[in-house]
Amino acid sequence: MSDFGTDVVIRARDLHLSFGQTQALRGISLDVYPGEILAVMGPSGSGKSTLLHALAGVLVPDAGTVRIGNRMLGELDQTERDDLRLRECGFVFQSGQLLPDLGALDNVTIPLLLAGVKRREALARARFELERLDIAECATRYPAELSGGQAQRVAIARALVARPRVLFADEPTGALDSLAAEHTMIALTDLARADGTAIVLVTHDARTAAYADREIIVRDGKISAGIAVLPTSDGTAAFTATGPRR
Ligand SMILES: Nc1ncnc2c1ncn2[C@@H]1O[C@H](COP(=O)(O)OP(=O)(O)OP(=O)(O)O)[C@@H](O)[C@H]1O
Repeated sequence: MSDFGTDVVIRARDLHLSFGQTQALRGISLDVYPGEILAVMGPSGSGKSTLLHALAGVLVPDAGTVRIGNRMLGELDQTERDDLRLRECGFVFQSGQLLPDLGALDNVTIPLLLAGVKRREALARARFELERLDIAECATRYPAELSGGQAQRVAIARALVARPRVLFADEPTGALDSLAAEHTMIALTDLARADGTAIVLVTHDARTAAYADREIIVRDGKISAGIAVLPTSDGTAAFTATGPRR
């Protein structure tokens, strides 16, 4: 049974994370709501990817909390975190994420096979996903035989095939020309909206961020602009861009 109700998909509070002397996150709080697309923008090195990895439980913060659904990541061991990520999260990166020795269809089956779905059913669902993305003809091609845009669609199919609650996309259009980038964003956002999947979208590109419902700017490991947490109806709104609302 799902842990998710109408509550937030992800709630992060006061995240701090350092790599040695580098303070990559310096007190970030934010909520991600069901079905929304949240763009995370900001200069190079500001902490965007680190934030994404902390929200997904890939990196463990030095301080602060992350909740995905009803599960506090800090209370889970590594195996439990991996399992939660597999069930509830999808990932799309800039490029190079497909397994080169597997055809497109087999790449898309991976999350399902890892989740214990039988191979025959996994193949059927993966085929359906490629059809949804208009690349059924690519099923038997290897990643090296795909264009950049096709490869990114296969990656999106793989990220969405298990119907995650949240999809983390780190510069998903960064390696594409502008037309392929536009087609990729349309495909990604149409399907995520159809499935009710929230997207956390890290990007430098304003045209890519324009597909989002909400935008925050990260600078020096803090949120410097944008609304990180929406006010609640009972007036207990917690955080604006600049910190706790008093
Ligand atoms: N594994 C790591 N080891 C050491 N330092 C790291 C590591 N990952 C990130 N950093 C540092 O943490 C800071 C934030 O990096 P991060 O990759 O989160 O920024 P970013 O905003 O995503 O940058 P970009 O837009 O260039 O991808 C930077 O100073 C970076 O050099």
